[in-house]
Amino acid sequence: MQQSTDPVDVRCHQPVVSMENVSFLYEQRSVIEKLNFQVLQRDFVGLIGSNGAGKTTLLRMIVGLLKPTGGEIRLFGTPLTQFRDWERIGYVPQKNAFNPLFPATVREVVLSGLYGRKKLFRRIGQPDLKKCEDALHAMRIEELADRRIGQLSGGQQQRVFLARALVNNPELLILDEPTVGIDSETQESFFHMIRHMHQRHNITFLMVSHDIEMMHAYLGYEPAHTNGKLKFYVKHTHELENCAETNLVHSLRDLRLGGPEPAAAR
Ligand SMILES: Nc1ncnc2c1ncn2[C@@H]1O[C@H](COP(=O)(O)OP(=O)(O)OP(=O)(O)O)[C@@H](O)[C@H]1O
Repeated sequence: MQQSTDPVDVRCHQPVVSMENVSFLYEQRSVIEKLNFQVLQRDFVGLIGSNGAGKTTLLRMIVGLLKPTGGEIRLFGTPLTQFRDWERIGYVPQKNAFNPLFPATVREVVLSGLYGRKKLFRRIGQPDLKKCEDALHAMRIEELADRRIGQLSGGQQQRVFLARALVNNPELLILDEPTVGIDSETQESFFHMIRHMHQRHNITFLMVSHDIEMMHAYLGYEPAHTNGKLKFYVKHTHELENCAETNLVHSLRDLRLGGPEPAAAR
């Protein structure tokens, strides 16, 4: 959390998200007031707070969907207003739900995660398809690839959104209650997977969760920072990557979620 003074550590202490005096008002009603907080490279930040505390509002500001009414947010050192490298960030919003008539297939939704905001009409090449297959494989939803997203269960749709967020092999994953609607066995595998990604693959996490037990088990019982009703729990890892390769194929190939039966069939 704190900027290290130890030169050995500086390499993995670069700020990924910096919030300086960030405030947000919905129609004169203050939701977040003067928040100062930094997410550093290799942090796993768990954000806990009661309903209405402003968690989703904060994440939406960080990914540029809402503009702070005060203060400044920087992503990888760049002011949000100038930030363009959105492929460095994977975001899974809360309560995704597709209209059953939405025509896109699972593969198309996952592939759309590759295009970013600036490459909407990019041609899809073989490497893109391979990345997509790896992300589908990691989330155990290959067999759903050609199904229409709107026709899947809530838990299956959630897996699709996670695959979409992973497809770019992002440096920062922002997850807003990612396991809501997912069965408990799959939730456990999911947490196992993200812990592995945090410890071995140099991915920084910012995650909202109401799963207090899981958050405490991994991040401890003492919040590193509080602001209003928002509590930030932080775990920083110094574990060296045990692999030279950090590309998506490598990162995801071995991360296939466990479980005795294909969860996608549930
Ligand atoms: N579009 C909006 N217009 C006005 N008020 C809003 C709007 N969206 C959210 N709010 C209010 O802002 C506050 C923070 O909402 P937010 O969704 O960020 O909370 P949260 O911490 O994510 O809650 P939850 O745990 O229920 O998801 C709430 O009081 C909510 O009612």
